[in-house]
Amino acid sequence: MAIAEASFQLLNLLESNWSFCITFALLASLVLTITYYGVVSIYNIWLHPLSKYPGPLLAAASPLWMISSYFQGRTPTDLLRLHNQYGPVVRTAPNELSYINPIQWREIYGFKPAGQIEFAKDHKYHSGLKGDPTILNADRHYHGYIRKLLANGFSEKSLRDQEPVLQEYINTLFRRLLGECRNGEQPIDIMSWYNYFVFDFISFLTFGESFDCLTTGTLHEWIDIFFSLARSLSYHQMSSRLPFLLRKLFENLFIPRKVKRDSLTIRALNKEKIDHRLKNHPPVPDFMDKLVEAFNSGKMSPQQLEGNALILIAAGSETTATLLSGLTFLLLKHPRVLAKLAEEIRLTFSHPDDITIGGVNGCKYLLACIEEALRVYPPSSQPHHRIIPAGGASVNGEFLPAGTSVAIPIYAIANSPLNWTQPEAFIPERWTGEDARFTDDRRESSQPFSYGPRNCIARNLAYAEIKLVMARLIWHFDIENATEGDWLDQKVYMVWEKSPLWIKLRPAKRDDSSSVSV
Ligand code: HEM
Repeated sequence: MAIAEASFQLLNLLESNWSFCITFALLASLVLTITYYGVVSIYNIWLHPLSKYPGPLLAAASPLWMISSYFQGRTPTDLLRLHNQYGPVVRTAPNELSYINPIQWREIYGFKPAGQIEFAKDHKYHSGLKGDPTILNADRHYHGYIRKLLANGFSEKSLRDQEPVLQEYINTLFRRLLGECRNGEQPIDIMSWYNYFVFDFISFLTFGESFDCLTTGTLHEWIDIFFSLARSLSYHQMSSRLPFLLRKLFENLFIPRKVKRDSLTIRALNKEKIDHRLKNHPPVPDFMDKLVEAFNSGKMSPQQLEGNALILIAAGSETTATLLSGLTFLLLKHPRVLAKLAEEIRLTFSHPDDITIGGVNGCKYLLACIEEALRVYPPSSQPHHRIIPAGGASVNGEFLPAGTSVAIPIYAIANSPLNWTQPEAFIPERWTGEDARFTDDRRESSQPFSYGPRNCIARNLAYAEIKLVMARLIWHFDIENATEGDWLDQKVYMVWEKSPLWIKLRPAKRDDSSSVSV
């Protein structure tokens, strides 16, 4: 009786007071939401199948720890800090585990024996990629198909055929640098020049024409837009961890309206370039040969052709330019290493024409410097998550339920004291076996090109580009730092957000006059 009377009074009150009514509804939804998330958090922290794994309480309760880390652009160093604090396995979100024991490369990313299924990619990493799937975000079946088509353009034989084109672009780069350097009087932003070179070269092997960055000394609009889109891709990595309504709210708040326009512009530019490639057969085997064949025989849609071309340029250019810039800075910060590398390069090659892929493959110290730069500054530094398949699977000797997201953070595993002696020091000798202090280093933990069936298809090409450009830089020039502060102190939004890298280039003095003939 008392309940009926109270309900009646409440109804009367609601009818007569709308603002009270709305406030009441809002408060009720707030209380319900807080209660719901409170209960979910309690479940996640104490009752969830992953509750036994160590990690911050916020990460166990909700995806907010990861979102905040992505948002601040500090994921690589944050994950290293977590592993330093909690050990080799850390819970980074209610349903996510992070590992830094090198054996997990095989377990999480490796090929599987017959009867077991490869762990699929967790779509959160590439959730910003819209449209038809490409090699990066395709399912296992379609990925296998595209990867086979692309393999031809990245084979050893193709690389040999592509070398003259690569050398032509490198010659242009150094001709321009020799012209711009003013004998070391004028600092130049070497990062931009590396970008001009890689984007020109990779676009030639994709579209059959370059972006003309080296000749104009500016970035093409395509590349400018690509850099602005990288940040929005990173915001999608965050929003994909939120429930639907919050996701939409987050995307509206943080992803600028112009991203949509930029995406349309880049697709239009891409289409133009693909049309050019369809009409022109390149002089050497390029990345697109087999994709174009599949397109011409109706096995690939125009969107798939364009999407994969876009990925090739994006994945193939920024990464290489980042490593070249990082290595240059690290050499400038470590004069002992720079001097030793200069000695190797200048004793090995007496003329720039001798600096070929075959020639640089003999430079052991150059390779060690590159490996060390890839370790301390991996261009793709974020964790690439994989999903435990139906039926569950074992990782690190422990059964994990289906749907668990597992990953190795590329930066953290390569910089953890659990795997390396003096991990923060840049010491290429740890790769050559010359220094006994580093014999216990677990070198297999550094996998900057990822691992297994979805690792980088262009690893050999990337090494060839980096070795040739670094050897030429050191052969032609004495280099000097002109950048203030720690250039490597950068944030990551999908890619490292780099500022200009100012350096001075003074043509190296040598007895003969071969230094300028490029
Ligand atoms: C220093 C240079 C490079 C680094 C560190 C690097 C790193 C990586 C990594 C970590 C992945 C795995 C991405 C994922 O799992 O989502 C990847 C994939 C890929 N990379 Fe690279 N990359 C480099 C250069 C290149 C170049 C020069 C190209 C070619 C033009 C290229 C083309 C690709 C492609 C097509 C994939 C997708 C492969 C697949 O899913 O099967 N990369 N790269």
